Amino acid sequence: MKKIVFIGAGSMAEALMQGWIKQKVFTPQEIYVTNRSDKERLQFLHETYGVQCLFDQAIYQQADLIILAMKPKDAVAAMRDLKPKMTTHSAVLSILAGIAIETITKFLGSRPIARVMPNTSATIGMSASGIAFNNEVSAAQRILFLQLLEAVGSVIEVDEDQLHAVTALSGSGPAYIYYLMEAFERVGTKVGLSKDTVRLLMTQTLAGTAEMLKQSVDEPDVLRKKVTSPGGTTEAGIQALEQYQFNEAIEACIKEAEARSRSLANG
Ligand SMILES: NC(=O)C1=CN([C@@H]2O[C@H](COP(=O)(O)OP(=O)(O)OC[C@H]3O[C@@H](n4cnc5c(N)ncnc54)[C@H](O)[C@@H]3O)[C@@H](O)[C@H]2O)C=CC1
Ligand SMILES: O=C(O)[C@@H]1CCC=N1
Repeated sequence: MKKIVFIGAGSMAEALMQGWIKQKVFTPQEIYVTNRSDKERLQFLHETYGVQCLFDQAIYQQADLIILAMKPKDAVAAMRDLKPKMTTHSAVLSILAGIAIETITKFLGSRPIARVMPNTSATIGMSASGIAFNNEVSAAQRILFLQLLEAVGSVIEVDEDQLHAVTALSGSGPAYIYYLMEAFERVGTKVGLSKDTVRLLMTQTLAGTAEMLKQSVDEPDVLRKKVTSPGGTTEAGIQALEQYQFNEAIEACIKEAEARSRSLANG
């Protein structure tokens, strides 16, 4: 794949292009980016990453891969605008939350389409992505798509319908963890530590815990019990979480996000 065009120049497009350039999957010269109207944003991406932002319409005809990276609510207008500019050979990679392959096919015609749900940690090669393909994707193209996502983290193939759940968990997931960190920092300072100290302690705790889960054969509840001394501090903390309905809050969080992903499909 030698010419790729991002339609949409927001935070997720930036995360992917940054990751791909860093991992040398594409050179900045091979990446073209456009948006609706924010020329300053395009100028920023050009100056920061060297990607192509002012380009001839003929590029659409030559594109090997077109990436749909606008907000779901803008997708129909963007696809209507895009269709007359495209040739049949371009494959499409969509990162749109909620929008079905069937809808993309309706607007862009039958062609190889991969629907991906990455997350912003693609910036540092640590995305956790879910992917689903349509039947037009050949075996060789499937491998190429998987390699693209592997270059910016890990990727797992799922049924298209499961992408709603992937979106609710790992697509939105970084925001939940940042929100958690905001709370740790706020409360950490109330119990006598500086914000910087809390950041250091808790980023390492998150990284260590994730690594333990990856390396250990034990289930999370077993690992949790190893931390929890009878009558100790962890027990007191977890009791407070239960009192404030931690499990109910997480269940509501994921279910609401999953339902929103489904509703985005309807505009
Ligand atoms: N931000 C995230 O963490 C993730 C976002 N996504 C998905 O990625 C997509 C983009 O999200 P963000 O980057 O956060 O959005 P954003 O709001 O930061 O960027 C959207 C971009 O699309 C452009 N755009 C809108 N209409 C357009 C049109 N008709 N033609 C060309 N460009 C147009 C805007 O100018 C802007 O550059 C969404 O569909 C979202 O569901 C997926 C995974 C994670
Ligand atoms: O909030 C959203 O809708 C997008 C999809 C996953 C992360 N951000």
